[in-house]
Amino acid sequence: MTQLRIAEIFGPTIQGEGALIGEPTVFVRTGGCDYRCSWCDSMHAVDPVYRHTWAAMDSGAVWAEVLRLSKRNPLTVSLSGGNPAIQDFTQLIALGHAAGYRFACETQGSIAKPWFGDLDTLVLSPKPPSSGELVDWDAFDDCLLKAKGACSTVMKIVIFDETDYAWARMAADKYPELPLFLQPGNVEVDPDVAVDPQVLADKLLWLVDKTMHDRWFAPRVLPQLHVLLWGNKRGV
Ligand SMILES: C[S@@+](CC[C@H](N)C(=O)[O-])C[C@H]1O[C@@H](n2cnc3c(N)ncnc32)[C@H](O)[C@@H]1O
Ligand SMILES: Nc1nc2[nH]cc(C(=O)O)c2c(=O)[nH]1
Ligand code: SF4
Ligand SMILES: [Mg+2]
Repeated sequence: MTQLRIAEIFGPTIQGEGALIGEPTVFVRTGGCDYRCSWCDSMHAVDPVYRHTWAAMDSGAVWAEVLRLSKRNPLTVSLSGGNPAIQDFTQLIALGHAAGYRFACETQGSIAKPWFGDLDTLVLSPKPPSSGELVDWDAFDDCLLKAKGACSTVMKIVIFDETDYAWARMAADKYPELPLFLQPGNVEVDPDVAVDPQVLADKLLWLVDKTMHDRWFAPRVLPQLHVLLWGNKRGV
């Protein structure tokens, strides 16, 4: 069985972001990422200082944990991270599909994998300038190719400021065929610090006002629902 490096497996909870918002979901969060976004809300699955908390599990063990958490009731499994595209999910997806589960994957689009075509939903989240990362659009296009015709692919962009907003408009123009979701960036990602709901609401309002003012009707603008409900608490 394929070995996987897992930071956490949790749920069922609701998907808090993007195209599948509100959908009952078990999250499989992998350890390790090729990016270091300045505002990453999941550094415990990115920074190697947390490596000792990541578990080596084979696909069968991950699948057993998904079955336990869901009590064998099929639902959506979201592969997130870190960057899950570093690892091989072919076996886990096959095990889950055979039992009627669906699979989504959240990745920045920097590494393409053949198993993207086995997913039900691929969420590509290219990073805007505020992240400090530079998008490799050739790699991004390769991700699209791997998924093409096989699974539904959407784009989700996090926006912190005016520069990110202008960048998102450029990315949207580049991929007019991709359903687009925008979410405001969360400036407070420390799990020990309470989020201020008013700050989250103000950021969302700013983004809604901007898109409406510009008559930019292509994207859906959504909050991070799980952050509204639980702040930066882990495992929800
Ligand atoms: C933690 S990432 C893991 C998956 C993958 N590495 C990626 O970035 O797409 C999951 C999602 O959370 C988003 N995200 C991370 N930090 C955030 C923050 N501070 N505010 C809003 N969204 C954030 C990412 O952009 C991505 O869409
Ligand atoms: N409820 C909930 N929804 C989410 N959507 C994307 C998440 C992620 O960190 O990948 C996430 C998460 O960690 N929890
Ligand atoms: S790509 Fe995703 S997991 Fe990696 S640092 Fe950026 S937001 Fe965090
Ligand atoms: Mg998150």
